[in-house]
This record gives sequence, C-alpha cells and structure tokens, in this order.
Amino acid sequence: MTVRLAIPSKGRLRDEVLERLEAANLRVELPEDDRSYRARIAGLDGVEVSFLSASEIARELGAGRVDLGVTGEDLLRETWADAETRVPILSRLGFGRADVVVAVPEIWLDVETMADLDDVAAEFRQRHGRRLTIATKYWRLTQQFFSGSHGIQVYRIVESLGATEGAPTAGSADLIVDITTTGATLRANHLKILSDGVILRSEACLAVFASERSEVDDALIREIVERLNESVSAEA
Ligand SMILES: Nc1ncnc2c1ncn2[C@@H]1O[C@H](COP(=O)(O)OP(=O)(O)OP(=O)(O)O)[C@@H](O)[C@H]1O
Ligand SMILES: O=P(O)(O)OC[C@H]1O[C@H](OP(=O)(O)OP(=O)(O)O)[C@H](O)[C@@H]1O
Repeated sequence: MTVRLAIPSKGRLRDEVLERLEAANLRVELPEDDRSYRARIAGLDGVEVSFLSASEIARELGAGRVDLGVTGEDLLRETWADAETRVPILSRLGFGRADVVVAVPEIWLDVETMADLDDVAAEFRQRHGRRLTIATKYWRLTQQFFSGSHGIQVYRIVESLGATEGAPTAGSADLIVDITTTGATLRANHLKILSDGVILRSEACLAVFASERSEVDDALIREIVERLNESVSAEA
C-alpha cells in the first residue's frame, strides 16, 4: 500500500516544490547521498518519493508508474491529450507560473489576433508558396489551439529544443509558441504575444494517476492533498 510520489529532481521547480511540501508538513527527508533519487516524507509512512525531471513526471504519471506527481500543467497537457481524465489535478500550488503563448515578430504590425494570423497564413502561402512555420516544443498544445480552437490549418510546426524565441530572427521559423513568465525573453527577441494568443496559464500542480488504484492507499493520497491545499490557502 505504498503511494509513489514524484517530484522534480532539478530545474526551477525543484526547490519550490520542496519548500511547499515542507510548509504543508510534508518534509522530504533528502537522501544523504545527493545522487540518490529516492526519499521519504518525514513522519508519513507509506510514501515513496522519487526525483524525476518535470517532463518525465508528466509521462510516468500518465503511464501509471507513479501515483502522484508534482509538475507543470503545461507538461501534463502537452504529454497527454486526455490529461483532464488521465492525470487530474488535485492541487494547484501557486508557483512555477508560466503562460504558453503564440508570439509573432513585433514588425508584423497588422497581426494582433489569431484571426489576423489566419489571414496572413493563407496570404503567405499564396505569396511564398510555403506554409507559415511555428517553432515550438509544445506540439500538441499548438495543434489543439491552431487547428482545434481557431480552425487554422495552413501552418507547419518546426520542433524546437531550446532558445525558441531566437527562431524567427535565425530564420528557422516565422513565429513561436513558447512559455513566458516575465516577458523579458520575448521582448529581447522583438516578439509580441497575440491579444488572444494565450494558450494556457500554467503553474505547478499536484496531479494523480486516475485509475482504480486498488493497490494504492487513497486515504494517504487524501491526507497529502489536504495538507497541501491547507498550506496553499494559508499562503494565499
Ligand atoms: N520561466 C520559465 N521557463 C521555463 N519553464 C518554466 C518557467 N516558469 C515555470 N516553468 C515551468 O517549469 C517546468 C519546466 O521545468 P524544467 O525546465 O525543469 O523541466 P523539463 O522540461 O523536465 O527539463 P528538461 O528540459 O531538462 O527536460 C514547466 O512546467 C514550466 O511551465
Ligand atoms: O518570460 P521570461 O521570464 O523571459 O521567461 C521565459 C523563458 O525562460 C525559459 O527559458 P530558460 O532561459 O530558463 O531556459 P530553458 O529554455 O532551458 O527553459 C523559457 O523557455 C523562456 O525562454
């Protein structure tokens, strides 16, 4: 009856997750050997903590290889088309905020909305004989937003593995879909967010693998969620 909880092993979310858990009386007893990726929660038997990268947590959770995970909502939704039912969010933690946005070069003066972009996409194809290209690592969110929500079909996604905001200047794509927090990176690269171009407002979340969980201690999961939610509302 062990609950397997995955938390970020590195990166921007790790320290804040550990702090939030501690504030919720769920202190992770860090292993003496800091290369070890296993830990426990002080005073709470039955929870096995593993450290994984934020994107791996989304994957492992949806595959049912962990029961609970703390990661960004953007990664949950990007990894699983059925995220809402497969990996439902139990608690929003109030940090790790980042918006997934559509951004175009500032010099595209007549493009302010997704409808403008749709017009440009059609015109662009006629004029240049190719589709508009979008640099992103958020393939699924981009397709859902462009094709699903806005009926835009004339584009091509170019996979970006980093420094996405540099793609338009480098000539490897026409526009981008990426996350932004302060907006500094977009500004530095002369990009602007479309007025209706916010795809998702993401933050760090506790999510659960939704299954029958016959082997898992649901009371323990409820206890973890209650402690976290109490500390999030105390903070708010
Ligand atoms: N300014 C920001 N830049 C990037 N990610 C941010 C930012 N603010 C919050 N996040 C969130 O942090 C998470 C990504 O964290 P991180 O880059 O450590 O994960 P990762 O994708 O697993 O790492 P890696 O790219 O090494 O595999 C996402 O959920 C993202 O929304
Ligand atoms: O809106 P801002 O506050 O400028 O933040 C957004 C930027 O921060 C992240 O990149 P980072 O340089 O952290 O590296 P990463 O691509 O490895 O995440 C992210 O990918 C954006 O590029």
